[in-house]
Amino acid sequence: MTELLTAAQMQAIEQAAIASGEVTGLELMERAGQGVVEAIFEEWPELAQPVESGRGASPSRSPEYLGKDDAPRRAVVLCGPGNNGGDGFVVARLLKERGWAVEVFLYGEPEKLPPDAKVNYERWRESDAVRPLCEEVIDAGEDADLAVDAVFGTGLTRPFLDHGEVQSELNLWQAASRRGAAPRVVAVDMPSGACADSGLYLGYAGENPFDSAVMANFTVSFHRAKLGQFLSDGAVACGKVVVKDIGLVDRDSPAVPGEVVTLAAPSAGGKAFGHKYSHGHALLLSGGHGRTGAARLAARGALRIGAGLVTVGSPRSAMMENAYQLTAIMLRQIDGPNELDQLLEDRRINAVCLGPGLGLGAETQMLVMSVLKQERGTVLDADALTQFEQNPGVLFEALHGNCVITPHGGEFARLFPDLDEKLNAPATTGPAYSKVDATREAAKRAGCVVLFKGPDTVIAAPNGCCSVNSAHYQRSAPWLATAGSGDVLAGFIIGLMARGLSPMQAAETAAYLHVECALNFGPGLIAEDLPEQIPTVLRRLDIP
Ligand SMILES: NC(=O)C1=CN([C@@H]2O[C@H](COP(=O)(O)OP(=O)(O)OC[C@H]3O[C@@H](n4cnc5c(N)ncnc54)[C@H](OP(=O)(O)O)[C@@H]3O)[C@@H](O)[C@H]2O)[C@@H](O)CC1
Ligand SMILES: Nc1ncnc2c1ncn2[C@@H]1O[C@H](COP(=O)(O)OP(=O)(O)O)[C@@H](O)[C@H]1O
Ligand SMILES: [K+]
Repeated sequence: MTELLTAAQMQAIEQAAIASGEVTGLELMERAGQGVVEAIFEEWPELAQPVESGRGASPSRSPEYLGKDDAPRRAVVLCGPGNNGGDGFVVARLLKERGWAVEVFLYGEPEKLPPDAKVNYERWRESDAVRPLCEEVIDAGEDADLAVDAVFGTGLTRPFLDHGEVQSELNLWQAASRRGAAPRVVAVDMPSGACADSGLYLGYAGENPFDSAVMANFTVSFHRAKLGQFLSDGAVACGKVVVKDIGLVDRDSPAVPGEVVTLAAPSAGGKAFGHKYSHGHALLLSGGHGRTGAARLAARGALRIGAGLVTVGSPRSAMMENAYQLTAIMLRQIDGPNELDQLLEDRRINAVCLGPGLGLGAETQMLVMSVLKQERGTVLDADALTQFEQNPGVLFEALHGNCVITPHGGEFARLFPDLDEKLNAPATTGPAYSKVDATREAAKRAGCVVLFKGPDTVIAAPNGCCSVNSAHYQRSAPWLATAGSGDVLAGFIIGLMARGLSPMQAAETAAYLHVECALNFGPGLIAEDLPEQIPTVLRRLDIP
């Protein structure tokens, strides 16, 4: 797991280090600039070589040495009015020391720079010019190898929209540079304009935020990754995130309201001992005739992930349809809440999932209420959530600590319309309300674990524990957005809860493995393929 920080958390860590006398702000800025330069050459080692006449790197030359026919590498550095800009001046100086030709542009007034950034501005000005940020950047960048975006980092408080043409040019460069046709774009801490807490571009309403926003080929962050690099548009805009150590240490701070982590591979959850009943018995309720696939997908997920026994409970109308297609999974006829209550007298059925394909109507509501009063491990998804659109309070009252609800964006909006409105209102001030904030509030209100789906799946418990399961960067798996994949996820969660994992552990482990299954299969995936990847994924992760 990797801890993700908000801007306030990062500032608290920095302030505590400076206050303790261990380090000065200026030293931290120097290390940050060094970290960026180091990361650039690690990412693109060819940039460490000078350009021979006619351009094109010469692989065997010392980077410090320029022959008479060599042209220097070129960079444009865009600095902003805060310490992010200060980092930019350090980067400009360090590149110049390596023989680069560097042009620096400043957004803001030099007299207003904060003290450490001012020192680095003055150092640069001793020998070189700083031009105000303007469209000249576009000409200057035409011939450059690198563009450094150091306009705003964690301190963005307002929209940054008044240089749309420059921003969209950087965006075009990052796309074209993948074909070697333009300067590569590296962002310092955050692509400018995107909020470091929420990943939202401030001030963009309803349009594509990337039309005129800075997008980077990669982003260099300091000490720890920031939440906004893994949420919403930020996770797309960063390109890739490299975290550089600048000698800070974590410390508890009253300003830090509970950590958020990105999920890593689970290390536990093995099925080492016991007979099938010691691995639990999961029950999944099927919809009626013609609506049974979703429950079977979930059931297959539950069985593959290791529940000892899995039963599909089906209404009479769908018994034949289910019976034709189930083998290792058992089938029981359940018509209505009374029969469900009777079946649940078997205490060995320790986990129940309902919602996928269940349909909407009074009976769904009664089934949900019937299961919830049993206080057994419960996963509610899809129709079991939508059913409560008109009266979410009734659901929240019945939910208990042994439940997980798994809304996608639409279902989240139905249950938590006010939180959805806050999340989707155009963000105009930073730090903006984030998917982490919304999911945490939702979990508190619902009184159970909420798994809010998406490429940035956020999982929160009522006590504030929170994690992000990111399907971005090296875990990007857009083909997971396929019909029925959410049903399989619900099945993974209920299977793990049947095996005794806590709701939070089950939701986190299932979400992680779900993306691993998609990565293992690759493009062309359909939901049926997901449970079949579990054996390979578990073997690879060394989970028995
Ligand atoms: N923390 C650490 O440990 C370390 C941090 N480091 C670096 O510092 C960065 C954070 O620096 P920072 O706090 O100065 O914030 P930054 O992003 O430069 O901007 C703030 C300034 O911009 C202004 N402003 C905001 N929005 C605006 C807008 N739209 N248009 C115009 N102005 C706007 C805002 O004005 P205000 O809101 O106060 O009026 C303020 O003046 C961080 O990302 C990292 O790169 C490293 O050096 C090493 C260790
Ligand atoms: N772009 C994406 N990259 C990775 N995973 C995604 C992406 N979009 C959606 N997902 C995941 O796909 C699943 C879709 O679930 P859901 O919306 O409930 O679909 P369905 O109802 O068809 O099963 C969720 O687990 C979600 O996190
Ligand atoms: K930046």
